[in-house]
Amino acid sequence: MGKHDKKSAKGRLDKFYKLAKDQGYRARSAFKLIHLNRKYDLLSKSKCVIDLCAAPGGWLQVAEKYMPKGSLIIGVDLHPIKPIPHVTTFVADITTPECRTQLKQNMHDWKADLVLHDGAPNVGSAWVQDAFTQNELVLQSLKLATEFLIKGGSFVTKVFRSQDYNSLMWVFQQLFKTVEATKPPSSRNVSAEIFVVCREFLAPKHIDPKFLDPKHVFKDISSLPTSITEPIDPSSSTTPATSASTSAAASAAARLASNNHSHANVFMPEKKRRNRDGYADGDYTLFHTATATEFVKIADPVALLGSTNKIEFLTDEEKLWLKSRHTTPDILSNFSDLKVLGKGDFKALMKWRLALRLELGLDVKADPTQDVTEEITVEPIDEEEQISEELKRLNEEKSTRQRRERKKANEKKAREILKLQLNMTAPEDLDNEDKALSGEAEMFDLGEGEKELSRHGRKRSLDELVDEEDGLDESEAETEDEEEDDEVLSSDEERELRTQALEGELDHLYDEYRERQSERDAKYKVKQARIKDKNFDAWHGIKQGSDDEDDGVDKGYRDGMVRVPRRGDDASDDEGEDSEEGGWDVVAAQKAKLDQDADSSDSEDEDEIEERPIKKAKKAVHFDRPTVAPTRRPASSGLVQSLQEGEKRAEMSRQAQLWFDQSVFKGVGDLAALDGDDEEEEDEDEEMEDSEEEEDDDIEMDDASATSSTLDEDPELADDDDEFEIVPAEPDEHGPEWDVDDENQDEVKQKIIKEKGLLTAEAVELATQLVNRKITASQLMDSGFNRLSGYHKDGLPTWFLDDEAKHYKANIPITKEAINILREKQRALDARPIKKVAEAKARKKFKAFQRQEKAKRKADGVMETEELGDREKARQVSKMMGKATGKSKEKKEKKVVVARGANKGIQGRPKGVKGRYKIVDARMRKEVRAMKRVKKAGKKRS
Ligand SMILES: C[S@@+](CC[C@H](N)C(=O)[O-])C[C@H]1O[C@@H](n2cnc3c(N)ncnc32)[C@H](O)[C@@H]1O
Repeated sequence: MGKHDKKSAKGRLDKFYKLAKDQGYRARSAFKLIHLNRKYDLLSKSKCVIDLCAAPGGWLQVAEKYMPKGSLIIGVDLHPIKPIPHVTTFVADITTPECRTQLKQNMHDWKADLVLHDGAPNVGSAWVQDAFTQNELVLQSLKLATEFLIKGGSFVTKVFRSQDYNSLMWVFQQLFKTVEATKPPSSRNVSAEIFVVCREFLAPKHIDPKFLDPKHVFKDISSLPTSITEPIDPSSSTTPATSASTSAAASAAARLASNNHSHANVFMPEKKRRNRDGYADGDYTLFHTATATEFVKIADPVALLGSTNKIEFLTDEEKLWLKSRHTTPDILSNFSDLKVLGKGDFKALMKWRLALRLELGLDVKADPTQDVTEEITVEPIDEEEQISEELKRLNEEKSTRQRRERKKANEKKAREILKLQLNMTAPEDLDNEDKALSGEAEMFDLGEGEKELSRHGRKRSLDELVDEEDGLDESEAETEDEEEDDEVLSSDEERELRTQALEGELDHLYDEYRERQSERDAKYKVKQARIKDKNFDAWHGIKQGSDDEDDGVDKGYRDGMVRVPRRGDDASDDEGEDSEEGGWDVVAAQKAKLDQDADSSDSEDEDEIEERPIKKAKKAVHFDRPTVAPTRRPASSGLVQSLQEGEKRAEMSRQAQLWFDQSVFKGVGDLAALDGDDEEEEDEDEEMEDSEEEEDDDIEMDDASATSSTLDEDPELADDDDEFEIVPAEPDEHGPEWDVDDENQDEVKQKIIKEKGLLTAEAVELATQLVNRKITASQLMDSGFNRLSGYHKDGLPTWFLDDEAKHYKANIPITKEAINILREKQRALDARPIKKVAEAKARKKFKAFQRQEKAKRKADGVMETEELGDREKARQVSKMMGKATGKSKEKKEKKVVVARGANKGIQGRPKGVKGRYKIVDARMRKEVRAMKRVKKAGKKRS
């Protein structure tokens, strides 16, 4: 919203309208009550409130929000009000006895602490037909208030400034100790409405009905003065005072009476106001004419000019005036349409009138001194002036209040800024409502700060700026700002300097913020590590090194499939052509070469990108597990020794040894050769092998080979030693890494793809396009050189780069197919057993294997015993083997026989039951079950 908008009525309307919407109020008028409540603290002390004319319910919402919990809130309107929690509403016309009855019913003999009235008659229908005008409605609401208000209670009503305003105020003053008129900031200035807050209801025992009778309170047309100079006497209701002699003049006077502020309209057009009083009685036309005689002879010519459209020259005398030298063509044309005249024209007409009156002898030319005396004569203050004075007072009050509020807001702002500096609180956290109430548009206006800096030519803290703003009138501030804008813009250098200073400050704050984050957030380090990984993956041109500069991530490129250059790529280029990382020339040369290759054979290119052979990494392979694997198992290993004790030593493959060396197998026992005889075991092995291979592709394990061969027997395994060397992994806090210095980036990436496949939807998408020949490799390369790759990072603040890293990346459109491929992959991954399950299975198998080995050894011993016969030997061997395989553990099933019917009370085996059995009591079974249930439930609860 621009400055102009902010000040104009429309802007204000928009502001409160939007705020009401934001804060869930049903009408912008809600803010009027908020403002009134702020000033007079009406709601927090009230336990019972009646809102007359409450639809759609904005005031009710405010009352509900600010009144103590459990208060009685009643709303009445001609229109139904959508339900509001804790609020009672009903439909009624407040001018009817039914409304009174309903109110009584809802009040349950309570008395209201507060009666609100924001009613406005339905001006959609013809004013003339409307039985009650606004102020009559006010009187009606006052009547209800006097009936339902508690002694000392308050009454708030909306009044339209009009001729009846003073009469109303007078009535209020008779019934309440304090009566104040106020115009809340949310009430538009152009609106004639004003709010009257009457406090401390006197609750007289008897109220003269005349106080509440519109006929007595409001002056009827005949009682109104015909001249603006005539003082208003609200008590007079019968003496019509008119100086006009003719009937035409009388009707004009009546009209004047209803428009007795017209003189202000004529000479002060900027104060033109809407007619809130409707038409004067008996005068329902908009076009009015007056005769020249009326104009010349009337006591209040200004008022006549203001209420008339045309002055006519009808009588002979008037026609004679047409020939007067004073009646120029200009004057004549002015008389023909008074509504289009300006101030000057009216002055000319008044001069014409004076001249004519002098000629006619109606006026005597006064000498200049007399004129002066006349001019300074203090005329009695008329109603309009009283209202203007009242308004002036209100405006002064308002500006004082605004200043106070601004000061408060500034203090708050200072606090918020401090908070921002300390905790990086988001400016959006600031309370919207308060912002609105203080009339503040933006709480954290960096622009203002910048301007301030520019103005004073030095770097100052934001708190200082806030302090300085204190006491500065809003309009003054705005004008100054406007002027300063020009001043600032004229000095670019100065501006630049100050921008830098501000940026420096921001950078510093950001650094502090990150520091705090790192202290607070345990995951921050992990995040940073990830960012570091991303840096590693970033595009650096076609080169063999790494670049820490770029912190973006090119997922495609990370996957080794897509080399889409990323922002900041050329930052490294810019660092110099002689940079060891390549530079533009090198990149361009490489690209040209690639293009050439692509031209010769696109498919070749594709192969090159997709299936670049992975160099066998013979140097250092770091596994993502805490294993510290020795290159060779020491011969003195306790595990091996124990195996050697047996006659048939089961040796494992080297990979198997590594596998069982993991910490998870610690304490399980000795390693022994696996027996491949057991079919069941074999199946399990296969299963495990599959899952293990999937679980960790870095380690290959072949249980079958482990069971059937030894290191000595299997030459292949012996060869293995030469080509596969495991070295202790370097402790690395960031998890899986590869040796940056030694590895070729492309190879590493290819390796990752081989191991893990494509990891991002973008990579899958581009790979699919390549495979389906929708794009060629060179096109892909070309697409990498886009605007995102030409992004200079030099001199940009860290916070900006950090933020850009999140969003400033190539947007590769992704198809459904690509997403589906990834999803499938994820599903397959999810379906795999988790590592712990695989480990547990392996442990179980390992123990079983050990048991079997032991049983075998024992069986051998039994077989060698000469004392035993073959049958006995066979029995013992089978028993041992059964134990080892766990088959003997299988318990024979016990049959449960319920002791009822024929089985009730029997001793011994029930009839027809073979094998193991148990007789149970039906009742006991139920009870035992119940007890178990209770026990289980108790456990769960604890
Ligand atoms: C400006 S709105 C009131 C807005 C309300 N204070 C709010 O915040 O939502 C004026 C209301 O006065 C109601 N009204 C006018 N004459 C009435 C009457 N005689 N009895 C009851 N309600 C009346 C209209 O129906 C209209 O809903």
